Amino acid sequence: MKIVPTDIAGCFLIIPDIRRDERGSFVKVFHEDIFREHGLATDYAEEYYSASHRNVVRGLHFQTPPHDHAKLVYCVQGSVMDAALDLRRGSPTYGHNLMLELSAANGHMLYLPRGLAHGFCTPKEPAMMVYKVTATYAPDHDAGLAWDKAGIDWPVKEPIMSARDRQFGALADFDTPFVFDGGQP
Ligand SMILES: Cc1cn([C@H]2C[C@H](O)[C@@H](COP(=O)(O)OP(=O)(O)O[C@H]3O[C@@H](C)C(=O)[C@@H](O)[C@H]3O)O2)c(=O)[nH]c1=O
Repeated sequence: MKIVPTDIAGCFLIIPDIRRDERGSFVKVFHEDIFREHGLATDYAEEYYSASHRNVVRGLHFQTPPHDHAKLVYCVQGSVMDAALDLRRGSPTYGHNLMLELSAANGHMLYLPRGLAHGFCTPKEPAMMVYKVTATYAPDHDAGLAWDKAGIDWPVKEPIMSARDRQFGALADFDTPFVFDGGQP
């Protein structure tokens, strides 16, 4: 697998080797030694997946300290446009976002360190997304920001969303609890 830095410190695009044969394909999504070599977290506490219809937005989500976590995300069916937003006070890219396509076809994965918000949309087709996170779900620390008030150029306009995601506030009004630590996992 290739671990490619993004414009946001500590956030990496991971491009796995896709081994194809007459039966289909084989993809390795986690390798402890390679992750450790690149300074990525290896201590995942939970793993889950979601299935989304076309024209859905989920996010922007994060857990606040002390339950903040690093997150590895990838798409195993369909495709998404995936977004990460830097919320770390003192980060050279605070408030910046990136968006990239994660799909079952390209196998690309995104690694988000603690202090980034995450979301995605499904402009083209339904999708299944898989997550590994380094801290367990803490409902009282499960937080978010408004998908459309964070400067992200989404390729959907009137998406299907949860009621919870619709009531989150704007990035401009957010008093962040995250502090930039140089991009450690
Ligand atoms: C995230 C989460 C949710 N839940 C529950 C709460 C709720 O009843 C149901 C669906 O939760 P949500 O609406 O938050 O699901 P969803 O909007 O898909 O949440 C996910 O969004 C993307 C963008 C992420 O980055 C993920 O980490 C996660 O926050 O599942 C858990 O039990 N454990 C969990 O870890």
